[in-house]
Amino acid sequence: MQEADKTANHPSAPPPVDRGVSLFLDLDGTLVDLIDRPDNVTTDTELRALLLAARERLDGRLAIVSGRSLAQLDRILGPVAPHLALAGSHGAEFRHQERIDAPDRPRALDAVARTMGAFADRHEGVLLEVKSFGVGLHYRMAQEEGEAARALARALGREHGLFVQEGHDMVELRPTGHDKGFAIRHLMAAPPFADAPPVFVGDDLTDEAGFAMASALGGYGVLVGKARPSAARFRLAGPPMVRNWLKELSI
Ligand SMILES: O=P(O)(O)OC[C@H]1O[C@H](O[C@H]2O[C@H](CO)[C@@H](O)[C@H](O)[C@H]2O)[C@H](O)[C@@H](O)[C@@H]1O
Repeated sequence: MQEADKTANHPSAPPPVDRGVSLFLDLDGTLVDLIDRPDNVTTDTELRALLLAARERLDGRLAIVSGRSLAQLDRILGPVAPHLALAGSHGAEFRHQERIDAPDRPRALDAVARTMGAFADRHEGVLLEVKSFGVGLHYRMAQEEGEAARALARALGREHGLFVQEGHDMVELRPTGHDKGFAIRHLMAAPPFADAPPVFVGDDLTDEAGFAMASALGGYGVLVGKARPSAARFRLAGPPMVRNWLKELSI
């Protein structure tokens, strides 16, 4: 498979999923549409069935690689979650074959949550999100507060030695030392993923490390959403197209 071109406009849809690949899927903005309130995101029974069918066709080589925490993935994916390999919190925590890998939670995140929480209280429409390995401010409903939220995150990141992770209408602080590229490499090191080229599908800035890693390991990335400079090789316009692409696999 060819190396990804960072400057490409990604006009083309990916080929049908080859049954010999390892498939890594992002969640928000990829499998489900982005909405105003992160806590309201859920998955429907059709999507859950599709994920299980795809996992079956790929002999178990399907994982969710998300910025969400494992606890959030359990809530959003419901009964399907225990059957899937999960990489949560941008590659900080993993659950695979009933084994959980996670570092200690940095205590600095508690101080960050207090300061970001006070910011959210003062700015209508801004939401605080506290995760196992991250604390974020969402300004989807208060675009005018985005710059101040990002500036606060940068200052807190410097103060506490945390990584500033920007995303769609949000900014989050999380520990350093991992990303979605790390998550894919980690999963690819063991069965059933090892030796099957990785395909990673994602939409956000945090997904770029995953696209680059998929390419470096002999596979490719699929960008979801509008075209932009990206390490992904192909593009799908939105979650409904991702769903159709997955359906082809389960036929
Ligand atoms: O890696 P992902 O699974 O795509 O998670 C990335 C972030 O997704 C969530 O935020 C995004 O989705 C929200 C719900 O649709 C939306 O309101 C927000 O604007 C998006 O940025 C989630 O809340 C974050 O924790 C994830 O890091």
